[in-house]
Amino acid sequence: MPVFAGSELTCLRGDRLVFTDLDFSLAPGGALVLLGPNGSGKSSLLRVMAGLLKPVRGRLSWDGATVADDPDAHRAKIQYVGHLDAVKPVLTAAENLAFWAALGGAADPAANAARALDRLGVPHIAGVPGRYLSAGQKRRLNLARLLAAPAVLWLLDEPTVALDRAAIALFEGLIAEHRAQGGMVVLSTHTDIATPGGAELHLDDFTPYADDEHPDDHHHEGEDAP
Ligand SMILES: Nc1ncnc2c1ncn2[C@@H]1O[C@H](COP(=O)(O)OP(=O)(O)OP(=O)(O)O)[C@@H](O)[C@H]1O
Repeated sequence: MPVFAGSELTCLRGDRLVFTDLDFSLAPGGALVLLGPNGSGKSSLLRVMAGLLKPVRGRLSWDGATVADDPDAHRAKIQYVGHLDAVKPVLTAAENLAFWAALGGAADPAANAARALDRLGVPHIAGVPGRYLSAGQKRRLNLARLLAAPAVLWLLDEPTVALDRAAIALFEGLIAEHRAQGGMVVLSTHTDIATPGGAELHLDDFTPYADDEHPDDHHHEGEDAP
């Protein structure tokens, strides 16, 4: 089973340097929790890992092989669940899920969809159109994608937002199961999500300067005071 790693990653959004010289490494069964205040770059790093955002510097690799050399192979290994939900409002929950399962190459997308809704504790929403689902039901549906269209690396942006306690506990169980089978998880969060033995990455350790502090604002030694 391969190791997923990033080295010297530097990310620019607009004209703002979000993080710089960031390294990480994730072995089979591993979990990495991204922490940091609003705007510190957690979502940006997840998008970089998913190949949705190109870092201005640095590289991602699987067992040393550069991701950028074979983006299709990378896409086949990941399942990215962003914090904006991707539920299509006119399709039912089951149809939404079957659509993702089919994209993931499932032999029987409808069966995968039904099984995943069961595991997420929401079989009763199968026939409900996306537009009628509650926030928590939508989130469960997005997370059900991880089961309906399996991938070795889960990239999850604030996965527990809108989930009730029972769903959070259930979701922690799914992560543990995935890791026990050699799967890997990277997730961002502002709350506690149990990932025993997982590593933490604090994004503000890689932020060049805080929001209210720009290097140009500093007076350096030897400069004349105004
Ligand atoms: N499309 C964009 N264009 C320009 N700047 C952006 C864009 N998206 C994000 N940013 C900026 O990049 C920085 C990092 O944002 P990001 O969403 O990665 O942070 P975050 O740690 O996930 O924040 P939160 O905890 O609020 O979700 C912020 O300063 C944000 O304003």
